[in-house]
Amino acid sequence: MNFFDKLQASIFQNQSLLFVGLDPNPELLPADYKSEDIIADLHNWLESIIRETADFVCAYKPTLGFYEALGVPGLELLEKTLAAIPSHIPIILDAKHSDLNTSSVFARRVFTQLNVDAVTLSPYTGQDHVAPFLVYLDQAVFILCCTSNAGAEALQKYPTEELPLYLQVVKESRNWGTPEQLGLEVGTTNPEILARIRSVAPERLIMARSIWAGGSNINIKEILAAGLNSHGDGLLIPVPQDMFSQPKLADHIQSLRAEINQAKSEIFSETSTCAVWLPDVSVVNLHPQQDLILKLYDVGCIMFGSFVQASGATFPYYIDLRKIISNPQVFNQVLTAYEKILNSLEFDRLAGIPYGSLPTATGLSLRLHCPLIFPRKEVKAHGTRRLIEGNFDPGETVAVVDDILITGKSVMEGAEKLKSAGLNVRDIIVLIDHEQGVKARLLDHGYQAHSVFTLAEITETLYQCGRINQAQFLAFRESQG
Ligand SMILES: O=c1ccn([C@@H]2O[C@H](COP(=O)(O)O)[C@@H](O)[C@H]2O)c(=O)[nH]1
Repeated sequence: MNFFDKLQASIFQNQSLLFVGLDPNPELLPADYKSEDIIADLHNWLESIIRETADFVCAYKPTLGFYEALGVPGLELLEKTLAAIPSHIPIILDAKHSDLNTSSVFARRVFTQLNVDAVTLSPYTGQDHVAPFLVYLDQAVFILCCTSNAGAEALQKYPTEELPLYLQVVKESRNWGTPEQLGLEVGTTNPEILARIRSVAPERLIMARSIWAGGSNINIKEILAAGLNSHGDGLLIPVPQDMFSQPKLADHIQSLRAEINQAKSEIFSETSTCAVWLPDVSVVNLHPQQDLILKLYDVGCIMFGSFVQASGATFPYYIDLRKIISNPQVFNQVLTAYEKILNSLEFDRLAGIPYGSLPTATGLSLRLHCPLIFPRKEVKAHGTRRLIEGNFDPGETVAVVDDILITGKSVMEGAEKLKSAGLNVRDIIVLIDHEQGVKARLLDHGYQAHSVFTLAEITETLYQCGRINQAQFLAFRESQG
């Protein structure tokens, strides 16, 4: 089971968003655990924390630095502590690792030897640093966005109030990994910061930190209202550190859990009855390809504005899928989406429509081990003067891969060239269908078109997730007539 599913199962089983920091900090060791052997004392203390909390929390978060500070016995203590955590509860190792040249070996150490489910990382070295962790598909990373210490403000709030560095980290890291594999670590006592991050990353898991640093001023309901996603989850809440030194830990955690769950249900009953304007799109029915849609938008493949199309018509959007080749992670996801459709079809060869779809068709040909051909856009006046590039035998069936269907003209021209060479063409597979009857027109010509998603689904998802505003959403709707 991957990290995300394991966490969801754990949240559901214990009805809790709480996570526990498992830190062998000698300074916080309660007096009744102290003896001559500090490692044994810390071990007993941490084990009792796990015992007391395992039914009321959704995750554990040991901090690597506290274990390392105890030397070799500390690292042994880490392994023992990890072993004491029930296997169904996910473990997030707080390592804030950020070294580029050791990221691969560190990822291997934490994910294959320590077997933790997730690790915290610092963002400053960018995607190159995060990528070696994300090759472990069942494990996840949390990217540090901001911390609550005053000394960090000069950096994290730089350069402008509109786009401080911490929000830029959120925006940038959306392109590094899927919401299932990449969450955000947000240390703050300020609900406004949490709300700004949530609005930029509605789909991400947020691990809140330091929320209790404000002492009695903390309003947990405000924190929850700012950080929860539209489903009422997506937010992990830390158990306050001082609770671990108190007797009757289980009782304290249970009442904190009850307080959070109560606040959660109040927030949701209030928002569902108050008279606020809500977009007439469902926030519950998320599109199954939501993550891919958001990524395509974030890497600049989907643009809103006024664009003249090849037909001369002006549309309130432009789709440029040629950009995906520069982002291997998104490109991979695009290929997977096409692959799912192709797996249900029968064909002997793939054909790409030049030029935009050729990289995609090539990727699919390699993935499916299926030979590729393509009809030329223009026939050369020299050399072989071939109309179709690549080898084929007349009578074979070809599945045609294209990027987007607007009028269907370009894909139909390509298909006709293939047919004129004696090939059979029935299925056309595209990423995006502009709708407006194009599939029916293609069917009239004998082609069955299949698409991963429609433009209407894309715009609805982008609107629900806060990527486009109401004016952009409505402009698209009006253009659809
Ligand atoms: O937003 C857009 C619109 C069109 N394209 C390119 O056009 C063809 C599809 O247009 P048809 O009218 O169906 O022939 C598509 O293959 C793209 O190359 C685009 O990229 N973005």
